[in-house]
Amino acid sequence: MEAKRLAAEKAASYVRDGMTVGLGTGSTASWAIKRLGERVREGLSIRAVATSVESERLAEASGISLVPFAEVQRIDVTIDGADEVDPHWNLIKGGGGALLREKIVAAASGRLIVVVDESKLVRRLGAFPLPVEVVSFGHELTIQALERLGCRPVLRLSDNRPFVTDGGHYIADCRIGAIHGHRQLHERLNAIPGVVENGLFMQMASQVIVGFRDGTVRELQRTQER
Ligand SMILES: O=C[C@H](O)[C@H](O)[C@H](O)COP(=O)(O)O
Repeated sequence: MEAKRLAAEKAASYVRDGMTVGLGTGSTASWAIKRLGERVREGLSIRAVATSVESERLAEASGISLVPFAEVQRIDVTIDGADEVDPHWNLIKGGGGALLREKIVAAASGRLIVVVDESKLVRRLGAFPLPVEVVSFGHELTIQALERLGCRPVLRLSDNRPFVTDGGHYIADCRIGAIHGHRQLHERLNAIPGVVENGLFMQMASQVIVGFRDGTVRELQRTQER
């Protein structure tokens, strides 16, 4: 928890007056929201958009002004967590079910700062099941199509019912194992009717900040993709 907090607070220190900020979702991103709330109380002037209802509530409780997406031309910086980060800064996201809004916000952001603890660093993505957001209508068929791709999907449950995202969709967690060919996988997944989006974030991160158990924080250097 301390490592997550340190990484998130470092990211929050990059936010400047006048910025429009994207607020991520999850236990790590929530530390950034809390720190930004403190900075707002100290006089920082920002406006923000949130990637989930949960983060919206935390932002409101922290005193951060939220603006409707319709009023946002550009998001200067977004701070968000990840479930896995590889050496090329490809990410798996969506462990908390917020991948769709997170991807929309990340794609509209000038900078995406990813904040994680060291447990999220992997040589190759895929040990963490890849979340795939699917529409509830016909989800059984969509899940069969995911199975045919070799994805080994499992419908995410919450209290024995399908977990429902903020967008009203379901999540299939795909136990793929080591992922090779991210781009092709991404395209194949999103080409299935009923798939809304998947949790692979490629070439979206601008910066990765990692908190370590020993209390240090490091900004990663990206390994060039070949
Ligand atoms: O849907 C959730 C998000 O992608 C989170 O940012 C991700 O799951 C990491 O969450 P945490 O910081 O709680 O490990």
